[in-house]
Amino acid sequence: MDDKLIKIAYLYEDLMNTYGDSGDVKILKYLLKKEGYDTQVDNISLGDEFNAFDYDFVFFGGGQDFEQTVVAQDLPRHKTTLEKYINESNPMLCICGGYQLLGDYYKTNSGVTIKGLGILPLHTIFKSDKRMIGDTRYMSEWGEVKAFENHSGQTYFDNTDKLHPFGDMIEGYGNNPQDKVEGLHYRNLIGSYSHGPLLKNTNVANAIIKTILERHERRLAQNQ
Ligand SMILES: NC(=O)CC[C@H](N)C(=O)O
Repeated sequence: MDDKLIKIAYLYEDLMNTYGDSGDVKILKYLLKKEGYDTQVDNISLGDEFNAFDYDFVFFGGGQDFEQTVVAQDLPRHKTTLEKYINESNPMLCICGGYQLLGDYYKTNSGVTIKGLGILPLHTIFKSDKRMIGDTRYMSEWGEVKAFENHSGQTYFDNTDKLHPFGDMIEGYGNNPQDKVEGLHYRNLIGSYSHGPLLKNTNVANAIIKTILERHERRLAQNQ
């Protein structure tokens, strides 16, 4: 195994990439290069085999309702590997539509319920009161984050002992109009509604890089 090669799995890169979310992966590549690491990004698309434990980082970007419907049909094949990977505190970032699909379900504005993986006890529903569009600003454990959001799904945690938000809103909506919080931080998984891309916030990018390099060290040790 190449000890200077970081392997990133991009789940459904061809379908889940709204508002330039692939910029998150490009920023990680750039920052990792500065640390002396090359990066291999594998697009895991419809029908592809996938073992999360072959990777140092998993990325799942945002998608519109139609793409989410298509992806949701293929995704259950990967539930076991992703659930284990996440619960063993390996690093993953999910944006918007990807974040929604890790929960139990997303009920869209057309009344269709898209079944999620059910790894995280949360659900997302369309409510006719508003589409959440605009700039966001919130305080995360790594400092202030600036981004933008554009979603109609409102996300609610079903187990607030287990799930904690990624940030406290200063501006914008985040998970939903009531809770005044943004995203989710569970072990080393970040779920977020932030586009922009999120990792232009280098405080967040650097914190994620740290978890990626720790994961890489563990993977190297296991493969020796
Ligand atoms: N940008 C996105 O990923 C949108 C997610 C979802 N389709 C929603 O509108 O809530």
